[in-house]
Amino acid sequence: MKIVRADVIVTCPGRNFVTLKLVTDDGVHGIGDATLNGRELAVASYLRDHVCPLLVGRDPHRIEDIWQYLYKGAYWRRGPVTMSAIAAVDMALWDIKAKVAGLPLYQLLGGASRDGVMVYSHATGRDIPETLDRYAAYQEKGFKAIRVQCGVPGMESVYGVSKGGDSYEPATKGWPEEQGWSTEKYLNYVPKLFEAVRAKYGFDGHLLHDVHHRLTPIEAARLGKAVEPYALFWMEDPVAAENQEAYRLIRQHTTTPIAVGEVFNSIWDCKLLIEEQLIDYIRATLTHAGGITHLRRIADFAALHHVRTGCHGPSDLSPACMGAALHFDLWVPNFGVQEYMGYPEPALEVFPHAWSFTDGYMHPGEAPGHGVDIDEKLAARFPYDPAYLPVARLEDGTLTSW
Ligand SMILES: O=C(O)C(=O)C[C@H](O)[C@H](O)CO
Repeated sequence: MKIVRADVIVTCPGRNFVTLKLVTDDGVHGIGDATLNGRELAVASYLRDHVCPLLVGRDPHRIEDIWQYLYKGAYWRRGPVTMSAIAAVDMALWDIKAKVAGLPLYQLLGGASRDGVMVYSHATGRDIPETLDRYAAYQEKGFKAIRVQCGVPGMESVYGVSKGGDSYEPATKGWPEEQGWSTEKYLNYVPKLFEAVRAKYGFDGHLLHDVHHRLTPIEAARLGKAVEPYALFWMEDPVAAENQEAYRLIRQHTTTPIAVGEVFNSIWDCKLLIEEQLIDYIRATLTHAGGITHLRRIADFAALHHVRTGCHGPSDLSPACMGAALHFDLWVPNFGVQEYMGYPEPALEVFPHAWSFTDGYMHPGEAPGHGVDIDEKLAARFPYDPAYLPVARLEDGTLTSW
């Protein structure tokens, strides 16, 4: 069997997605997600100009060899652009292998370890009462795990909170939007949100929160300690984690579980965090961390250290990533939770999918492969539309992490 075509499809059915489609001489095809929010065309070019020509003629069954060839063969290792491109190839190859076997992908990984994949979604509001209403709405939909974010008095915009009350969409057309940030206002206010959720809805549901890389280690330690009475499932990305050692300080002060890693792209980004058990959940996901082949390696390593998976699953990763991630989640022994933000309707039409949602749990479906395809004709009706993530500045104008 040989790969005869490798095409890159860029489409914007509500948001930009980059998809790699590989076709074999037997007429079997597989797709992989290569979307890197705000830098989509860099990955599209990496694939089109440097990877696709190397794939034609290769045996699609040699997934590991192709992975090593693209990783070691590039000489320039790691980084989100390279690793997203490799991930797309890897996802498409696993899709092909499973289709050829006539099996849903999770069967090739080792079979189901559970009946369904617990997913969490986002309850966000401009203030605490609005967030509480949204929380109730997600509970009614069946969600067992809900992330909460809300506006902070005195701050015009806060990460995770939409301006119009619709679902949150951080990327904006044109130049990146500039937002303000005050750690003091946030830290003084946000514990009240968790207190209100627990007071109104009790402790049955899993409660999550994303700090989105905004604090220093000592500030994160203070937050983790302050919210211990509300038993969070996790406090996500409290500190930007380039410096993994920084998490030692947070860990010394709080038992609030920590999730990190949505911006990670290789096992080397989380090696120390996992080895020293400085985190509880690893957030790396298929598209940005080298696909199934590499994420499986990260998850196995994490399992040795009592760290569970909590894959990033925002709407800026395509349904192809979501479909493949659900297969991964159904199999991975040390599964924690999967993020599922949902998609705009046109995106769900461009990417026909086999997954289902029932009472807080998703299932990838039994279709051979990862169960997600692309309708290329429909995709062509939604051309690329540049959009960028915001940047954040402190009250005195200093640029800080968004
Ligand atoms: O899903 C999350 O936890 C996020 O933090 C979403 C990110 O801001 C988003 O994926 C950036 O593109």
